[in-house]
Amino acid sequence: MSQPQHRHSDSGTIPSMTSVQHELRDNTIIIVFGASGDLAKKKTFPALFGLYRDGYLPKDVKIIGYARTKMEEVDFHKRVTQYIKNPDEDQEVVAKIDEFKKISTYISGGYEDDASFENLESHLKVLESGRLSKERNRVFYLALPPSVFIPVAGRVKKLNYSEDGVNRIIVEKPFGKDLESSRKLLGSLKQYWTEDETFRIDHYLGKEMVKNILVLRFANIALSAAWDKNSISSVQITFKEEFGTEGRGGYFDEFGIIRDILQNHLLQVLTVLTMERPVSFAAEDIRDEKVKVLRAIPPIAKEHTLLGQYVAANGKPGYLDDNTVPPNSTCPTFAATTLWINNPRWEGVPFILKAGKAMNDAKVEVRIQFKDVTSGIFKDVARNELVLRIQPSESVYLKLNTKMPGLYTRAMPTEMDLTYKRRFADNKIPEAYEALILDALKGDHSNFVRQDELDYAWKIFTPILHWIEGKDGIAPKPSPYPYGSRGPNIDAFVRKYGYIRSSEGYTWPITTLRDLANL
Ligand SMILES: NC(=O)C1=CN([C@@H]2O[C@H](COP(=O)(O)OP(=O)(O)OC[C@H]3O[C@@H](n4cnc5c(N)ncnc54)[C@H](OP(=O)(O)O)[C@@H]3O)[C@@H](O)[C@H]2O)C=CC1
Ligand SMILES: O=C1O[C@H](COP(=O)(O)O)[C@@H](O)[C@H](O)[C@H]1O
Repeated sequence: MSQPQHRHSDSGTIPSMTSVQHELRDNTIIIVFGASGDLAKKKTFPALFGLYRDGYLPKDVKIIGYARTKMEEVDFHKRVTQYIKNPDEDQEVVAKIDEFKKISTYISGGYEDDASFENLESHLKVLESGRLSKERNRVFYLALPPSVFIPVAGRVKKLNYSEDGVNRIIVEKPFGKDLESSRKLLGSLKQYWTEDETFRIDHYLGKEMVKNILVLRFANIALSAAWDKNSISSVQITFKEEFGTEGRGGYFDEFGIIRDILQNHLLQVLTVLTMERPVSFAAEDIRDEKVKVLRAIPPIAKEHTLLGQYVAANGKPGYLDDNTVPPNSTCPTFAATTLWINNPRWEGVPFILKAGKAMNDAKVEVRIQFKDVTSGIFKDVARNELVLRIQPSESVYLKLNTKMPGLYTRAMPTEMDLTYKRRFADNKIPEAYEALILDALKGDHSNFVRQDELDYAWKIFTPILHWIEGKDGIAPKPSPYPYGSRGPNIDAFVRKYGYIRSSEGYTWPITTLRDLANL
């Protein structure tokens, strides 16, 4: 079987990023636990295929899917290749999918009995027996619910750990439900796996535009100079999904929108946006700076939090209409919360994190609103705003005032627009999971979450989570908002923190396909 040409992908432009890690280039098996699940099917396997197709997986790599479900290999292959984008694009892609199936095998087994892991070990040995080198590298990817993290992590260490190579374990959020449970979970994981071997995924750190933040900030003196309380009035980080929790209501109700999105994805974006310049792009330098900024954020106060829960509208069901959700659940499906960073750079600047399911739109963006210009020569001139559109249709645009062309001097709002699909039409934007799996193979922790980062993240959110769950008294009732709306009274909420919504006289740039269709 032909293998793609292998690429060892140091970018060349940011040398310190990959200088000290051990990149797995060959003799490697990737084992995906929970291979029958949603994440494996939608993200992990399509990403593994993308890397395989483009020649980024180690030479002679083998992939094992593992789960309890009994499945024929042919069904497993069908399942894990169904989300590959454009599978029939051309003959080359069709052939690559065939090759990918040949290197991927499936094993069914339990998560809590040694015999299953012994069986896995025998399979690993068979796959490794054909290798000329004695080196045996193993990457264990846990696409599993947290309830089985520890039984699996412990058994893998006991029964499948390679003594003749590198071992790595990749784990997915949620890492606990609050500070105490997170410490317990991570403490147990630490018994078996060192920090160096552990890769905690927050897939937002793999998104192209999130990775772009450090470059935008630190490679542009014009932006660096304005990146503080002297120029910035407020920052909003927004996540919106157009669909509700349909089908995941049981899982979601236990966690809620704050644990699902704010405490991890949005907080990670915030730290990258606000940290000081790291000494280098090495993982520990970056993560040290992230930790410093997290330590400067006091716990969120309930007075600065708005909670919502969607109700039936526009022919769509409400959250409570899902029969996997408890009938009187007060679980928030929308939350907006404001926090502050107590350090000299950011003192007094409100950071508003907002996330909601079943909203009017699907988008994730950062909106940095600058202060007013000194009054005197202009009347009612709009504020500058820098927008980083993380998805969909990645773009960066800066709303700025310009002279309206003509014989009179009048300022009008317009923008400098870097829409990726226009500017980088020929560049493929990697999927977050492709970027992160490749980083894990390279041993680069820069875009993974360190244990102390998590600890500080939970310290910020734990008091508000306990209040929401009624641990301090009666659980607050979230405000209802119609399915497909902008959330409950959100404009009034952001106005409290000084945000001025510019609408009149401003034409929004075309960043999405929907915008294009509306032209
Ligand atoms: N789905 C997504 O988009 C995202 C998921 N994640 C995280 O990734 C992990 C996996 O997610 P996802 O694939 O959606 O989860 P699933 O609920 O689909 O679970 C994955 C697999 O684990 C096994 N499993 C499920 N429940 C249990 C249980 N109670 N005890 C033992 N095994 C169980 C099942 O396999 P079998 O029964 O065949 O063994 C299932 O196919 C989770 O931690 C999730 O929070 C993170 C980001 C996004
Ligand atoms: O972690 C999660 O993320 C997804 C959203 O991911 P995205 O890459 O599509 O933005 C969210 O739907 C899910 O509820 C959450 O668990």
